[in-house]
Amino acid sequence: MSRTIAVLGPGGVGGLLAALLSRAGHRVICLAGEETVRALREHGVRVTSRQYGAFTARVEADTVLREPAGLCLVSVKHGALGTALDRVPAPLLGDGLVLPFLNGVDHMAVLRGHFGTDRVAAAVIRVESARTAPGVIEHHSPFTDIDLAGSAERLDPVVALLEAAGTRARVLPDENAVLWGKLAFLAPFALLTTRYRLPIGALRTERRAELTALVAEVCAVARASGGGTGAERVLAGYDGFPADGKSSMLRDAEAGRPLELDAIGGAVLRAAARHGVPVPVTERLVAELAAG
Ligand SMILES: NC(=O)C1=CN([C@@H]2O[C@H](COP(=O)(O)OP(=O)(O)OC[C@H]3O[C@@H](n4cnc5c(N)ncnc54)[C@H](OP(=O)(O)O)[C@@H]3O)[C@@H](O)[C@H]2O)C=CC1
Ligand SMILES: CC(C)(CO)C(=O)C(=O)O
Repeated sequence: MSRTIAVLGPGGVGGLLAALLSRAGHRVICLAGEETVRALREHGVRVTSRQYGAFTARVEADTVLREPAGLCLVSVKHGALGTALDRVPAPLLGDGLVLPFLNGVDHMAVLRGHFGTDRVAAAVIRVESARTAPGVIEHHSPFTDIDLAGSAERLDPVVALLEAAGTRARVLPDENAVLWGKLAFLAPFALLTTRYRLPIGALRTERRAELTALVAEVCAVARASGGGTGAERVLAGYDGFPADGKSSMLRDAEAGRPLELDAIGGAVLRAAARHGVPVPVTERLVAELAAG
């Protein structure tokens, strides 16, 4: 069934999902600043992908949501979340479901403050995708995997819609398991690839001992937070990742954009302090990255 889907922040993640959903027959309204709105209206979303090939998808675009949408995907960076939410008046969304794809955990409270607790379901995406210009997306990973947290009854139709658009998607019952499962994988990957300006292939061989120590710390924090996977599984995930894979944090650093350091490293440090988990490697890396 065709749905109206709003995408707040049509960048690496949001632009790819907008294009896939539009290609699958849904009405997609991208919400962004004026320059990106102009580009999207002019040429749609242009995707080059290792998984889906090259294609262009027409989407609608606006600076603010002006009509109800059944689904609202949120895919801005943490630093932009507060102002970006002005583009989605909560009453207009009505019964619509909000799915945030931001890395980290702290955005959930911000979104629930804006939309109400029940409207927002935790979601994570495993993908490597970058916006190289407004409406131009380079999707590097040969996979696009999504986990949603909540009841199967409510989320199975969303899984069906995402799978019909070409992603892999599943529902898990526990929100902490979903959010911390992703953060346990992401945080060491992001902090170390960015600190040493290396793709994952070089990092996992040249910096193995530091990677292993950091994964052990972050997995301990994730476990204490009620989610997360074992360290061996995380390391195996890095070993299976395409060698030229980069984190979105490394891409931000390379482009001179602000890093999501507080949302990723800061979230691990705060949870570690709450649960009394020692995290000396994480502390050092966050301090080194903050120092620039
Ligand atoms: N990139 C990746 O591979 C992955 C990223 N993530 C997470 O997903 C989230 C998004 O990352 P990513 O897609 O890389 O980010 P990008 O920087 O590629 O995209 C962010 C988008 O948000 C838009 N934007 C910025 N400010 C506003 C605003 N005020 N209102 C509306 N739109 C706005 C940008 O517009 P404009 O186009 O005009 O710049 C851009 O389209 C992050 O939390 C990241 O950690 C998770 C998994 C993988
Ligand atoms: C590590 C990766 C590429 C995995 O999805 C990611 O989520 C990110 O860098 O934001």
